[in-house]
Amino acid sequence: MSPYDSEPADRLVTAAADGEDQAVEAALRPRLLDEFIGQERVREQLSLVLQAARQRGTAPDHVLLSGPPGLGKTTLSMIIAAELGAPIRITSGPAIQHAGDLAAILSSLAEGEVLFLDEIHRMSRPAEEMLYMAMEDFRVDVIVGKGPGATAIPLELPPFTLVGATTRAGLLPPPLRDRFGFTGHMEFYAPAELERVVHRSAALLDVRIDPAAAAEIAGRSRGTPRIANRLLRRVRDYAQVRHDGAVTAEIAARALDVYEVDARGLDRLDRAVLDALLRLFGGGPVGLSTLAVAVGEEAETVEEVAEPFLVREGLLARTPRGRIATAAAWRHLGLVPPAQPGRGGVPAQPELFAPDGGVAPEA
Ligand SMILES: Nc1ncnc2c1ncn2[C@@H]1O[C@H](COP(=O)(O)OP(=O)(O)OP(=O)(O)O)[C@@H](O)[C@H]1O
Repeated sequence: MSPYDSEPADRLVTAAADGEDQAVEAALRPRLLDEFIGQERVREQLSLVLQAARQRGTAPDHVLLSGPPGLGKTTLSMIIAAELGAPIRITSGPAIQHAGDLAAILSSLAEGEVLFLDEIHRMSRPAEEMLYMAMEDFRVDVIVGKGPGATAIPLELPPFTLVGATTRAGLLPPPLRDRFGFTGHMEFYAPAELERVVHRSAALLDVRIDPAAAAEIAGRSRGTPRIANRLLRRVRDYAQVRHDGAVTAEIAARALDVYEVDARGLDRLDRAVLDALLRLFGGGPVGLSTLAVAVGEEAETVEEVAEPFLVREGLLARTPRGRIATAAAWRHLGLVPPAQPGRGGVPAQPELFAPDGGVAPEA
């Protein structure tokens, strides 16, 4: 599911998993820490936590994985269980609306089992409070009855390891965050790492691909393995239908042009936003709502779906006076930036940026 309600359902470059992703991802997931590409720091830290727990013969501390969607949090949780030789139970915050739902899951865990709780920041408050005690004391109080006659029946739990995943670590209440013994921060992948992901997936999917083609796909994958795997599947279709199935750089580039994912990973919506900003508003500053009307989208869609990646890529900046394009944006669309900065040209003054990096109020 997309983290943004405003995201178009068929977006090829979304980091959220669609139905097809879910069906094939199981086959493409690395099973052991050594097969997991990139995230060197998290991998090393996690390997120490797991090795120490194995040596002591106890369940490791609870683990929190934070980072944007599609970077491998679910995969890592499965790897943790595999490395421990433990079973894994998978659920998510939104699926646990009542404390009773959580009590049912916790009380049925086997000793040493790994419980993966995706989107942990979206759990209900009562369930969250029950989780505090379960994480710390391996115990829950099940409330029976209502009102003054309600009684708390303590229930002992077997030791287990909670692996929580969140795209919004900042939204976790501190008491919950503090109960994790280890937090791994997942970063976007470097192009060379994504190339390795593409090669690995191509081998598993039986696709012949040359190194330049893997680089072509990696460069358009927005730092995200899930997107790399999805683009690879679309390129595979193209190579099979229009050619003999083998993927060269030229075939990969042509296939992704057909799907409107450009050399930098921008899709139709991203480019429409940039195009309007540059051609209609001379590079800005322009208000979000005006920009959204110009591209025929909701302001929310522009703000939540297109802008984060454009900002990350250094193509667009959000300023108190409105959105402005950077010199890189002009170059990316093959245009020449106007000579006079500030007049539809290149933003220069750093103080124009919102201090928290968030959305600055519009002019
Ligand atoms: N380091 C990696 N090496 C190889 N493949 C990876 C790696 N990380 C992720 N993948 C692949 O990317 C896909 C998405 O990974 P995963 O489902 O673990 O992401 P996620 O962070 O849990 O996403 P979400 O938050 O949306 O659930 C999987 O198919 C997985 O095989």
